[in-house]
Amino acid sequence: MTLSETSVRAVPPEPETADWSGPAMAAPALPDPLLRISGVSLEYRTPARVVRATHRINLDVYEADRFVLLGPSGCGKSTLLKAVAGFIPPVEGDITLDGVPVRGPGPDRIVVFQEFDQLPPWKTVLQNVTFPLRASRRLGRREAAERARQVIDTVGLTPFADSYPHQLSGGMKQRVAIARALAMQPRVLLMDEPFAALDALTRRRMQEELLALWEEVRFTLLFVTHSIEEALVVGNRVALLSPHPGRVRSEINSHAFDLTSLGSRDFQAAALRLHERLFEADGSAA
Ligand SMILES: Nc1ncnc2c1ncn2[C@@H]1O[C@H](COP(=O)(O)OP(=O)(O)OP(=O)(O)O)[C@@H](O)[C@H]1O
Repeated sequence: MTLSETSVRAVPPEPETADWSGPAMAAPALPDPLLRISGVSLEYRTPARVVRATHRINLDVYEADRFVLLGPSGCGKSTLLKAVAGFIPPVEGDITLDGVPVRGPGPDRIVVFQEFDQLPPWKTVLQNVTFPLRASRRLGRREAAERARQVIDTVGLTPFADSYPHQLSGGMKQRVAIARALAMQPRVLLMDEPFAALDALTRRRMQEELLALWEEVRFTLLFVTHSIEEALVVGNRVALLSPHPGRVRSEINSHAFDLTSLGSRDFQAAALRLHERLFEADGSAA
């Protein structure tokens, strides 16, 4: 079996699956995956041609995973995320959430957009978090405000509930954006290269914020990036996709790493191996 033919199903790892998390231990019995992507191929059809974006992707995402899709530009990461969000139906295979096929967008999968500055600037933090709950008619006015306050408290922004977005730092705006999503009680948060446009320092701070928030809330995250370093820092599991059309080339467990690991020998070795895997087989650039 070549690497590109590897079908990946979480732990216990297949032979091609790398694990930089420390000494091997007996694999515990796994619960059912929260999100299952089975043999999923995705295509775009234009009048001139059919573009196959992903080819027979198999991935299992478990509750509270920080699951990263890593791969070169054009390998279909965003397309896969959109399919999980329910915007693009697979041409073959299935996507299930809690065992139920995904047939379209739903409040159980919420996309947190790249531009945290898209928070309506005329709404306070509380109003920003309350708004989607009211707009989707999920809760009455009082219940929505109550839920919003709880979530704002969870993300540590209670002292800023009445502040406006321009009065917050970038990291705090990210917290508001995530709080808006969490208030809807989704099963999975979807993030597509949320930090790609940021300078290196801000990007690091945002990663820090995201990880701190995950420590508090333990939400399930599906996160797209083409940065190896970011994948290792943000993810506890990383699926490496091959170039166009995207196939799962391999999967690694990366929960041993966080921002404090950045300069370490293990981190660098892991990054190097991922880098080699991205470039091996077809020689294309990440
Ligand atoms: N609307 C579209 N119509 C036709 N082809 C598309 C469309 N959107 C994306 N594609 C093609 O599908 C493939 C996968 O694109 P996708 O945006 O999912 O890749 P990606 O891995 O997210 O890339 P990047 O890291 O550059 O964002 C690419 O070949 C792209 O050209």
